[in-house]
Amino acid sequence: MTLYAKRLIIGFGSETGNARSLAERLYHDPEFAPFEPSIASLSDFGSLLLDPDDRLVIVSSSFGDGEPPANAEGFLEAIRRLPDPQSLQYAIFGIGDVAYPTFCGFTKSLDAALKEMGASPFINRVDADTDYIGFFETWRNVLASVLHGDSEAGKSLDLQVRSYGENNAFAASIIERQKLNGGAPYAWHFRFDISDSGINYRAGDNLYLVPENDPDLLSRLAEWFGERDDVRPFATKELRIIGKSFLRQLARSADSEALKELLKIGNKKALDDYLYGRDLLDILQDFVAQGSLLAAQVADLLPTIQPRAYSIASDGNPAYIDLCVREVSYDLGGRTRRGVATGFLNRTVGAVPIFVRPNPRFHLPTTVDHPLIMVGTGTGIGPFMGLLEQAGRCARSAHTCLVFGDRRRSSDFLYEERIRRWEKTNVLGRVITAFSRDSAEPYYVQHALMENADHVWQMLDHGAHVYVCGNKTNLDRSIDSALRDIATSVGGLSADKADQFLQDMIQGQRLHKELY
Ligand SMILES: Cc1cc2nc3c(=O)[nH]c(=O)nc-3n(C[C@H](O)[C@H](O)[C@H](O)COP(=O)(O)O)c2cc1C
Repeated sequence: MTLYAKRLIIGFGSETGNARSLAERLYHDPEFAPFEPSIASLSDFGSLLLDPDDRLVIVSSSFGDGEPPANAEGFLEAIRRLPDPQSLQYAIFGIGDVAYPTFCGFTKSLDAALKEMGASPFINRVDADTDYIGFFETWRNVLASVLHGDSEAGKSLDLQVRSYGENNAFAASIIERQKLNGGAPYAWHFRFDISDSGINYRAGDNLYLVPENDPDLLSRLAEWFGERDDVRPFATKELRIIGKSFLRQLARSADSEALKELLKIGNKKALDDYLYGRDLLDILQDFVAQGSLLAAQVADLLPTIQPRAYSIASDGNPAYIDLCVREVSYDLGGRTRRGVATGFLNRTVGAVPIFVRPNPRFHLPTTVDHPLIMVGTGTGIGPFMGLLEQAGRCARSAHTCLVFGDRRRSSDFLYEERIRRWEKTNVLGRVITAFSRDSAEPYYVQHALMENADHVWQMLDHGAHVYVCGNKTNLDRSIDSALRDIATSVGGLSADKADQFLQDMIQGQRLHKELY
């Protein structure tokens, strides 16, 4: 066997230890033992002596504005001092966080600087996100192949999470749009095409959608300002989520005593009630004299339209992302209003600007032997479609239970077919439903949990993780108190012990809530 490298030199740049522990995994990996690995932080490379047959592997995070971690400072200068940088062969595994504008900024600029000096990468650079283990394992295998003689193995590797964000969203086409229930307000299943985007996500993560404003609202605003055809000033502005600081400035500019009064601290509830369901046009009509302000003046006070967050309903598929979305539509003040994002989703035929953010609080536990209890109401079932897909792939040994609530079984059992299939294949051990309008008395998920208290307690007692997704007002307290009641009534705990049991679940990160 021809060994491609003489020695493996591992350098790490790490602030909080993630990159360091990956570097140490390589260092201790028996497969690399023949290459006499050495390991050091990148700032200890002051007097680097490399043989042309050595291979330099860099594992590093990035900080701040594309800055190196503290223990990687000075590394580039050390490379510049090398007598023959052209003979340097290197591989970079970068870790970062797409939430930062300079995602993997340090490792990207390091790669560019090394290339500029004439050094060559023997494996394409990796830009990994916070969820880097999958990339690391693939990359480690490629590294092993290259070091054992397959010099081409690293040249086709493409492990680069692209960092999309609010100002740089990915234009995703809608490839599926399917009504999931039989009556308004409708719930929809959307599938977005993300192939070739490089977006890397997993079940439990969130998708952000950057919507466009409703053209009808824009033209009404233009009309109100007497600028019949000019919808531009408000096109990219936030017209629905109206903040106090905007209202204060508007009250001042328009000299509106009524708005100033409503903004007083003592009127907080009245203000919240007023704003509920209203938009910029309502506020102008109610508090501003027509002709007293220019459209551009008001638009300047408004922030840019806010991205809307959704729980992803699929499991890391590189080709698509699914969402389960409830349409928002209501009449108020003689106008039919649609949700900013749901209205946009339902009328758009083109691409939808999206980006993804990791949501580790709602990921499945890393071990497969915890029972899982998933409680979802309405479109709160969405993330469980992704998590159950993942659970189905993991050969889990523990029991999984889904508790789903909505209005009527006949029209509102979202994703019933898939859920039944998972039940048949034992991905789901038990499905419990609560259809609130099918019985004389309202019956909700917390009642269903109580009715199945023995089963639920058995799972809790075996270390179950509980996931809750749906409406905050309906679910937050009621699920906590159902769990507490089960702990007392079936688990035999005193009230204090039951409180402690719940606190332990929260502190042990076994109670995961995604409420909106
Ligand atoms: C204060 C702070 C600033 C960060 N800045 C960036 C950044 O600019 N770009 C990036 O990609 N990641 C950034 N990150 C994410 C880190 O690179 C990421 O958490 C990485 O896993 C840390 O690895 P380490 O433990 O090896 O340092 C930042 C994290 C923190 C806490």
